[in-house]
Amino acid sequence: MANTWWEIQVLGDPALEDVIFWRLEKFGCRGTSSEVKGHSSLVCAYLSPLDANLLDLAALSLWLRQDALMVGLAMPMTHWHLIDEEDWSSSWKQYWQPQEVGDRLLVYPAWLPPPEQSERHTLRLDPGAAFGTGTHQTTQLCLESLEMRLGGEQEGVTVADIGCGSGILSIASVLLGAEKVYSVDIDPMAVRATRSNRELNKISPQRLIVEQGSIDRLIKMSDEPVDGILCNILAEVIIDLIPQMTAIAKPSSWGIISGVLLEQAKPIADTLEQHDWIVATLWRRQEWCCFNIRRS
Ligand SMILES: C[S@@+](CC[C@H](N)C(=O)[O-])C[C@H]1O[C@@H](n2cnc3c(N)ncnc32)[C@H](O)[C@@H]1O
Repeated sequence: MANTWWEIQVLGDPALEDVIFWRLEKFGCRGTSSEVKGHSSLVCAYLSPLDANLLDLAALSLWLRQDALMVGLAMPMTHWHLIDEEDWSSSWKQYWQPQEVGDRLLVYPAWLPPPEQSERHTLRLDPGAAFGTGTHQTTQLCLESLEMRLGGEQEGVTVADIGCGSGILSIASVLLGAEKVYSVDIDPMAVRATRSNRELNKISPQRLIVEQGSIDRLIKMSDEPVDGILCNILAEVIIDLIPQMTAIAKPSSWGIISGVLLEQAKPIADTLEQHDWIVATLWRRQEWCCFNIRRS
């Protein structure tokens, strides 16, 4: 992992520079530098991919915009990219270890020999370049919520996973008893990762159907509304998806929605309620939260 870093670039008003440095340092960045770019200042900082993933970086971008608003300056633009990605794609694997999540799941790296015996459902995973190792707070909140929803007396439960990433939530749904799961992601790498993780977990393609696209694709894939909807994406995206979720919901459907920072919870809750969802519980872990919602 030593050669691989997120390079985070923040372009903003020079008067904001100290605040940007403070925020980047608080986020855990190292090796910050700055240079003048026209009338702006470009601050660069570096961070290990082990310490932040795409959701965390999106949160950082939001906090930087909020910091600028607080001091009455123009909002900065934040970009990030991985440097030395080739090495990263394999070297991070040595740091990722099996992890128990909730009461019933064990998330297990694909390249380790599977445990001979476990009381937990072993979810084997190679996320490749897709999001979803189970280490992020939002994924964990979703998995723990799923445990509460699945595995009881119900039979024939169908689930839709919007933004499936590595397929972790879809596969967990099957392991916990869902009869059929429909999964979509706009990223072709995520679709590939979900398909190969499906195989790794010996789940049939008829039971976990995955295609590239978003909720519009999902509406076409499932002949009927589903029992449960999973969506762990960014708040800005979720707000746009909520109105379309009605098309795949039944009067008894439930949903698990995450990828939302605590300060973004209110607009999400308001939008859910406007579209006839009841917010049953709101779980939080550090700065992230997860909505458990139901139709009735
Ligand atoms: C935070 S990851 C979640 C991955 C996995 N479900 C988990 O919980 O760990 C969000 C995923 O949503 C996908 N995504 C983003 N916008 C989307 C959209 N409008 N429709 C479907 N997928 C989307 C991204 O490509 C990414 O794989």
